Amino acid sequence: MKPWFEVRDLYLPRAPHFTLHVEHLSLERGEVLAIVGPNGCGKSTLLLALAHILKPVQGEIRLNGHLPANDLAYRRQIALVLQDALLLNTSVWNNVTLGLRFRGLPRPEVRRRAEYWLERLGIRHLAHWPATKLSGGEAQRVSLARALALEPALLLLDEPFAALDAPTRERLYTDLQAIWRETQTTTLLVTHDLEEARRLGTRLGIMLAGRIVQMGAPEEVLARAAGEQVGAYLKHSHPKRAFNP
Ligand SMILES: Nc1ncnc2c1ncn2[C@@H]1O[C@H](COP(=O)(O)OP(=O)(O)OP(=O)(O)O)[C@@H](O)[C@H]1O
Repeated sequence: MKPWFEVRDLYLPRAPHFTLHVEHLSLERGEVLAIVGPNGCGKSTLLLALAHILKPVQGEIRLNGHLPANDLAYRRQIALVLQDALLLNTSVWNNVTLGLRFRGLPRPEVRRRAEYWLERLGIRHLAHWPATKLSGGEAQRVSLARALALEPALLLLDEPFAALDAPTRERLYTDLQAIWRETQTTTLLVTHDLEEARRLGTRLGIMLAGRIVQMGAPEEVLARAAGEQVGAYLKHSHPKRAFNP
């Protein structure tokens, strides 16, 4: 069986002393891979490269065993949610439906998906509200509804909870976990929060200095750091729970 999503030998120099290098990364369908690492290790660069917003100088990306026919075909299968919801200055409804309309989906299908995802994320009552007048939590729910309505082959999440207060974040964790169970949306989440990564990921990856240096079942990674640098990072980020879960 071919992996649902696979990356090989991806190189992307970004700063004089920073190069992203992913030797191999693969995700099975429905998997939630959480990648965690310190500031500046390249988490955002990784997602921007996988979203084809930044162009790697080298590397191969396959979806369901195939090289995408072209950039547009690839991008249309990917959805990206960032820490800043980046909503357009129009209604919530327009924010959620615009991408679907761009893709030329029939109007009833656009409506069905938008209604479904607004309802599913508990924001249907905000459909006609200006997106610029939302709270942080509501805005992130709109951003997620917009991404999920695209029914992406791969959902990329870059610190989507980082700007939210703890109760808002908890509610979103719970809703997203239910959505993942129902839809089996293959997801790559990057975060600097080890506890978040451990809770949400079906698999956990550790990124240091532009490379994914360890990957595995969350509890296994936390129990057995691959080398001193990973050990030091885990200890620093989660002094108690990482080693005594
Ligand atoms: N717009 C940019 N132009 C040039 N270099 C950048 C830019 N953004 C980030 N970098 C550099 O790329 C490297 C990786 O940064 P990146 O933002 O991907 O890391 P990160 O793990 O997401 O960090 P953080 O957790 O702080 O967001 C760093 O050396 C950073 O200085």
